[in-house]
Amino acid sequence: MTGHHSWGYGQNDGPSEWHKLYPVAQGNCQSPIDIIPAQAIYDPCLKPLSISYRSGSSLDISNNGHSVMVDFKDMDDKTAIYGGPLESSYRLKQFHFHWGASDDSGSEHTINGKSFPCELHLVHWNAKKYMTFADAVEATDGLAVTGVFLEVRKTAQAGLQQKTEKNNSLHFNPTSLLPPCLDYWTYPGSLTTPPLNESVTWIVLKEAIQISDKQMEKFRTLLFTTEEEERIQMVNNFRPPQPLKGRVVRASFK
Ligand SMILES: NS(=O)(=O)c1cccc(F)c1F
Ligand SMILES: [Zn+2]
Repeated sequence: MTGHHSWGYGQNDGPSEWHKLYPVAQGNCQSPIDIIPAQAIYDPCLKPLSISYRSGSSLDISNNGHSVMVDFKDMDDKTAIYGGPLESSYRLKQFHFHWGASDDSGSEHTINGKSFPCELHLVHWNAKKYMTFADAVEATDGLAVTGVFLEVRKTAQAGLQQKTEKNNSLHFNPTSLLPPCLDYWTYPGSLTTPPLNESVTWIVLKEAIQISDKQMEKFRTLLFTTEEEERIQMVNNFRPPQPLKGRVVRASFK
């Protein structure tokens, strides 16, 4: 596990403490937020999302100490997103998840105050305008993150589910992680983990995808800690909703 930082999700290093090291935590464009659909503004000028995750060569899945992440070789625009609120195409860099200790919390964005058990973030960067991901992270139009809510498929007999499930391992390919309907909400925001840069155009999909309870349990077997340290389950690695501070959330759908 690489890049162990001085922040986390615990009592002493969690979201309420982050502002001490990262003052932008108290900025005007922080994420996540609570999305209130009735207050979102339908914008007919928003284009449909175009997502092409052609056989983008994914690198390995890794535990970075804060989440489970799949990195992509981002040398070309094979795996990219464009359209929607975006002025250019954005290249997929990585995707990762946030989840809870139980199904009643775990997502970062909420809808009318409702949390989902898990939230997938597909992180893209504006490679048309910036040379590197690091440069893009510093720019207000540098990143575009697609948020997808994950619901746990309630099955009568979970075991039965197990047999039909191709795999309950943590290997996903990004296309299978998208719902059929790409209706979304969009708003200007930030990384939801330090350094919390306000460089993200958020695109949160309205429709959730379903994963099995076995797959959800697999997330909860991961650890925040390294082999040498005392084991701490990787759960509740989510930042709570932040103040909207006058921002407008637009909807791509009526
Ligand atoms: N949770 S998050 O999608 O906002 C995120 C986290 C770390 C690095 C990022 F570039 C990023 F976008
Ligand atoms: Zn995230």
